[in-house]
Amino acid sequence: MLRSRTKLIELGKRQLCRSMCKSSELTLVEVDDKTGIATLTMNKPPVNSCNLEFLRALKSAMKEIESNKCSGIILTSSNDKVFSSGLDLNELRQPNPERLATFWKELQEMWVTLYLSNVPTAAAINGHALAVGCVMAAACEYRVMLPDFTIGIHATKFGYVVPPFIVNTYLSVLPHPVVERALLQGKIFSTQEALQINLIDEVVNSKDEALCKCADFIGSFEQTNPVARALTKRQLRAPFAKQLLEDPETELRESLEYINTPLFQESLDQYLLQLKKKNKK
Ligand SMILES: CCCCCC/C=C\CC(=O)SCCNC(=O)CCNC(=O)[C@H](O)C(C)(C)COP(=O)(O)OP(=O)(O)OC[C@H]1O[C@@H](n2cnc3c(N)ncnc32)[C@H](O)[C@@H]1OP(=O)(O)O
Repeated sequence: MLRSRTKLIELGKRQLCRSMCKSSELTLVEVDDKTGIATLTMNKPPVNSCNLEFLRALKSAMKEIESNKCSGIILTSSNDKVFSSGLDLNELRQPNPERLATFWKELQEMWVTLYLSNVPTAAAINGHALAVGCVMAAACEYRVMLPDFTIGIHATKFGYVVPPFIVNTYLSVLPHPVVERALLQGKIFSTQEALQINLIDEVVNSKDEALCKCADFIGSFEQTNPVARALTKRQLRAPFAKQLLEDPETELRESLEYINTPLFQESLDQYLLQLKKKNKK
């Protein structure tokens, strides 16, 4: 009787996995039948830059994973050179006001969903993780990275003022003086440098190894009560998310005002030109 019930549960889980895999072209979710760990693969070619649709897909995949009572989330990329190149800069350039507001709200909501996720979160960083790409990795509880890539928030280098929730993501991983220097310099770290400052937890040589390390990390909570774990995590992280949870409108208004300034738009134009030029060389 017990065995057949277990079989039914297993079957149910498999069906759940299949239905979740269909959730979006931009994200792929695979659930391990044995561990219940969901691997959420970012799949927006060419470089997982976050536009409105991608942010929406990420948020809804994370919510779906949580509501299906998976045991944890591993965030990774289908591109073997780029984890994520951060925000899609085209969303910020001469923006349509309504789309920009929706885009920024989605960014806020995706961040809150990941940062305060009820389940353990781990990033298998199998490529460059820049700006919001780094923020997504840092919002996870554990990070493992492959060698010879880069990670960091270089916003100040190209004229962006870093919003408080992004500062707070760094502050929940790194000590204040390290955050201050990194953000003010717009520092991009190599894998090895990131390990030295504890921005990442481990370096591994392959994506498979990264996924295994993340699964081990999530497995380390097997003996804890999931509700107690989730509430304790929320308690620890709430001070960093407080501003965005209590008053997202102010952050939204300030960001939109700043994005629309000629100063910001001019530096964005220059930066995008540089990006394109690099590819023509
Ligand atoms: C209040 C507002 C301020 C908010 C401040 C918050 C802080 C950060 C927000 C962000 O996340 S801004 C995003 C910053 N990201 C970057 O600067 C990354 C730039 N990209 C790169 O350095 C490289 O593309 C890469 C990620 C290292 C990958 O290099 P690779 O050689 O593999 O690929 P490329 O040929 O360079 O790129 C392919 C293609 O994609 C375009 N592209 C790359 N990144 C972006 C992006 N973030 N947004 C839009 N488009 C991007 C790149 O130009 C290429 O296009 P084509 O030339 O092929 O048309």
